Amino acid sequence: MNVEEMKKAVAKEALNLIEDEMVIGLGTGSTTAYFIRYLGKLIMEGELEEVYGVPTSYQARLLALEAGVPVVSLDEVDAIDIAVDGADEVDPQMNLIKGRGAALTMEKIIEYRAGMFVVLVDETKLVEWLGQKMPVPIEVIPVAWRAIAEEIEVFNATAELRMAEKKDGPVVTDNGNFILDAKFHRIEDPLDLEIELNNIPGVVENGIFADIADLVLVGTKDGVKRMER
Ligand SMILES: O=C[C@H](O)[C@H](O)[C@H](O)COP(=O)(O)O
Repeated sequence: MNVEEMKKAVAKEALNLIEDEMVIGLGTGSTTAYFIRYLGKLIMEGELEEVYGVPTSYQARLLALEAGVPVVSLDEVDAIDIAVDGADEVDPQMNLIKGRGAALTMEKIIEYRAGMFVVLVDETKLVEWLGQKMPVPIEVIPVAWRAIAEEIEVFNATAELRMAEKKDGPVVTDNGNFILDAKFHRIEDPLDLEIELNNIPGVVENGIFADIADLVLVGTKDGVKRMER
């Protein structure tokens, strides 16, 4: 089973958690894209009714509209039953790094609010400790990026402004902000660092998602494995 097949397998497994009349937080990225497409197919075939998606990004919104998933915004719903999203790293305690796709702020808002947060990853995302492979994306107020990057050096980390590939200049998030990618040597206490980073003036949100995932579905060569809190 290759990585794409692992992503499809966990996306299909997540569908077993979806019921009629659910409000679903729709994550961002390539793994959740499979979930959104499969969800839309079930809705279009009448297998699921009265299901609504709350997108975490423009990417999720466009995918949902294309797939036939009815879309509502966060301020239109009283509650979110379940949120389904990918991750860039998962440690043994189910702490996450997210934000490679610059969607971390709305993702955390929606996933924090959801009754259940389900993470979909392939086995390459598993790490022994957070920060082992990926930097921590940090969404910042644009004009403050340099001041914050200097602040982050205090944490014995280096922060780089994320530059766009198909646009001149920096990546601009769905919320109109910049992203710093902060490389830490080893994150010993994810929850503590998540709180400390958000205390830096000008930081909007950071990509450490500590103690928030309820279930992680891991696509492996031997099938889908589950990590549960
Ligand atoms: O900002 C992007 C999100 O945090 C994604 O959920 C994360 O980067 C995982 O994306 P993918 O499933 O494409 O690896």
